[in-house]
Amino acid sequence: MTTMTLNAGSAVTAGDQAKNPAAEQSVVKTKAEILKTVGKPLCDNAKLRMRNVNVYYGETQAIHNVSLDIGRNEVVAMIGPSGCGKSTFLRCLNRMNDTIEGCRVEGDLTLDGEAIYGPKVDVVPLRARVGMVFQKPNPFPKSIYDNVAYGPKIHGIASRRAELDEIVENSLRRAGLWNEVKDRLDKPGTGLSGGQQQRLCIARAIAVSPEVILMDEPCSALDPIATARIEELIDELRENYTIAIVTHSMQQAARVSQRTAYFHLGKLVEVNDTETVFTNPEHELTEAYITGRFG
Ligand SMILES: Nc1ncnc2c1ncn2[C@@H]1O[C@H](COP(=O)(O)OP(=O)(O)OP(=O)(O)O)[C@@H](O)[C@H]1O
Repeated sequence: MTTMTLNAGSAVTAGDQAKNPAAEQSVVKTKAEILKTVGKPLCDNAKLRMRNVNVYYGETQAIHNVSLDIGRNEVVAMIGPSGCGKSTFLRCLNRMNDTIEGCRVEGDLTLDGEAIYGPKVDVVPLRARVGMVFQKPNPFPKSIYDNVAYGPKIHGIASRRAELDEIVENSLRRAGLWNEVKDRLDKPGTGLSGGQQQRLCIARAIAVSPEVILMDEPCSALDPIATARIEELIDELRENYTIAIVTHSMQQAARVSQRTAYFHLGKLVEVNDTETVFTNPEHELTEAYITGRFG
């Protein structure tokens, strides 16, 4: 028995807690209790459902038994100390971990009830449905226009110039970039500022009509003004998409998300309404992190 050993015991879900009320009454906390998930990991209108997810890099386990839903038109922020597994978990959702040698994902992960890791799943259309925006803006070495038109072309969404023009304009408008680039669509995407490049990458993700957008620290390379633009955009995008965002900024999590998930040593420790997490966290580890006592 211990009160603060962090790397032992296994996370359990809210359902497991309900099955074992006796454990709740114990005064002294067991290791398993310290690391169990508290709050609201599940939701009724889940777009993405993850159950008992374990991820390994070779022999090393990076994610331990995480269960979490992400609802339609919801922004879920994932926070936690460096190395706690936020990006690893995020990458499970569109199988980006498949590209990492030695990485193995276990568990039930579904998108609209369909298995993400099913044997017949083609990752190319999956990644169009579940788009991703990375930490560092990574426009293709192509024109602004072609950065956005490329996806719709290769996914067969549009081929005629007029259709592509419409998708490019709409995507750039929704990403809040159209007015800044409409007169230089033929110029290289790499010639834009960092904040503009990140909005271009968001336009590129939107252009293939995704249902979910995963964002891995999308503002970490941006100044406060560009960050504010992206945050406004996330709020607007929520009307049409499901969004999961990894961020090191607790202010950002508080501004953009409806629920916040706190990870610690590869375990999901707490997930709850964002306001609750930041004003009245249930778990002592969450409280220690958000008050700056570690991380
Ligand atoms: N490609 C990889 N090969 C081996 N181990 C990895 C790899 N990527 C991540 N890890 C390990 O998995 C664990 C979780 O890493 P991950 O990058 O998911 O954490 P994170 O919470 O996103 O960190 P950060 O906030 O620093 O980006 C860490 O121990 C990390 O060293």
